[in-house]
Amino acid sequence: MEDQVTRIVIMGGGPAGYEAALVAAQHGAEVTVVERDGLGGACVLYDCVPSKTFIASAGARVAFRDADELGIGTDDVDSTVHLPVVRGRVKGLALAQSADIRNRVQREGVRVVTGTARFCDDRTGMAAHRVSITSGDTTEVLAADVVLIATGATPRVIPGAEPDGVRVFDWRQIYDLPELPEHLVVVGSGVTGAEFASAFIEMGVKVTVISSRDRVLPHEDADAAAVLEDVFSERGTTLVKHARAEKIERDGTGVTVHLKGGETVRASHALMTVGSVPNTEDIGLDKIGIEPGPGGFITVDRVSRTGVPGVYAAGDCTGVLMLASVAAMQGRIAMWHALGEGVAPIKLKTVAANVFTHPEIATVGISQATIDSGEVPARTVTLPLATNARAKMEGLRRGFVKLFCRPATGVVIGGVIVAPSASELILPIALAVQNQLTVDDLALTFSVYPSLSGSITEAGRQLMRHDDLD
Ligand SMILES: Cc1cc2nc3c(=O)[nH]c(=O)nc-3n(C[C@H](O)[C@H](O)[C@H](O)COP(=O)(O)OP(=O)(O)OC[C@H]3O[C@@H](n4cnc5c(N)ncnc54)[C@H](O)[C@@H]3O)c2cc1C
Ligand SMILES: NC(=O)c1ccc[n+]([C@@H]2O[C@H](COP(=O)([O-])OP(=O)(O)OC[C@H]3O[C@@H](n4cnc5c(N)ncnc54)[C@H](O)[C@@H]3O)[C@@H](O)[C@H]2O)c1
Repeated sequence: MEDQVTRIVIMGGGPAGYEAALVAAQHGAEVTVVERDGLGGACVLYDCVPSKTFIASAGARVAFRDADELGIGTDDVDSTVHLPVVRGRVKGLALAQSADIRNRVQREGVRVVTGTARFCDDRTGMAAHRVSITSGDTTEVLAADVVLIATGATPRVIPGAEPDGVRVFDWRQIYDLPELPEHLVVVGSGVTGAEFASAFIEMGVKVTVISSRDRVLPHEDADAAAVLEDVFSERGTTLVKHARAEKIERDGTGVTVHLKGGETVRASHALMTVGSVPNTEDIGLDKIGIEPGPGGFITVDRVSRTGVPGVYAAGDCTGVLMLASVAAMQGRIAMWHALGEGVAPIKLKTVAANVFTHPEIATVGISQATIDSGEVPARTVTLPLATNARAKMEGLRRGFVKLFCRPATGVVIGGVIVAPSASELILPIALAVQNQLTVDDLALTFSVYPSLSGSITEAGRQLMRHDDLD
């Protein structure tokens, strides 16, 4: 019998969609990616890539500010931020990366179609599915043996506080500011809010952060969040805690944020970072019999299957862990599974993540909160960077390395790093967690002297010392 080529349609060309497309094409499937905007998705065009490019400019200003302490005179001149140049870099890099991704997937033989994809099955329960692609006045319908939903998410809008791109912005519009705001109020203190607050603070802007909880970064390591709060307060940032924005009024000179309870915060501009909603409303889920779960997210299992045969979902539309790396892995796993390749279910406990604030906060594995709650027994050590020779040379006073291991075996189960380059430093701990290496393995590995990574091997040695006491 002749082998049938599997027809795969991927709705959305972000990290979940395009990484899946690469895997599927490499395994001989006939792949179409439908993307209404640009390849790379919101990740490349509006979210991850632009924000990190913007943060790189803020980082350059930090280096300039800190140079004096190391004996390099900047003549007390306040470095000026040329926002239109920053904006040009942000937009240019995003478009270039999107073009690179398009070329790459097309080179692998993937068909890329510009348009909006929707299911249009005649009835539920069909073995193959139908996807309509609308672009302007034209509509094309594709038959598919497998469909991957990878439609991502969109900034959440609070009614009464809608972004207008003039005084009130979401994070996708903020780069269009013609000049730095006089006073920016950041509404929401999750990862997006903390990253933008940090970047604007480091660019010299007065910032007020509205946090619905008792601290910034409520889902991150509490000690790491405390370091960031210290930096924020040292730079004159006000953190309004336990506060929810209900409405924003704007006038010729600024904005007034009305908080639940009646208080107000006045600023020149507002940035809304209150989370995202999945793009699952208008994609014809009813045609295939999928009912979205709470918040509109599509429920999937650990190999990215939805409840409907032949339909997979990956990335932000599933709400599993809203990270580009996780989206990409969910997408690849979906294709391996659909094409009958051997595949291991996704392991979220080994995901390394980073908050790109100044300093950065990187985490992997089991969290301190899980250990403190008694859910996972562990031995832990925290080494302040202030004890690291290289950190002293570089003038770094804040930050730490934390390492967690199993009590009896010393197997590394997690860690947190707070340092300017934490995103780069976390890899040895991630490698240890993924491969069940022990604190001895870390301790016996040579690190360069002097280096910040020396604190990781030192943390291993400190945990090794007590190994036989358990
Ligand atoms: C400000 C910010 C910074 C971030 N920084 C990081 C970071 O540093 N590291 C990290 O790992 N993660 C980061 N993230 C998270 C990361 O951006 C997301 O997890 C990632 O974009 C998810 O990828 P995705 O493929 O699911 O969706 P997306 O990247 O959102 O792509 C989905 C695509 O599908 C398209 N689409 C939607 N509906 C349709 C349709 N019906 N037909 C056709 N196309 C459609 C959309 O236009 C979009 O282009 C950040 C998020 C934000 C908001
Ligand atoms: N560096 C990175 O990897 C990176 C960067 C940005 C975002 N992300 C990911 O994207 C996802 C979303 O993060 P996020 O920060 O955009 O959203 P979030 O949902 O995590 O945080 C939004 C915050 O806003 C608060 N909020 C909601 N309504 C409010 C109101 N009316 N007033 C005041 N506060 C309000 C919420 O309580 C919440 O704490 C996360 O999973 C995150 O990991 C990752």
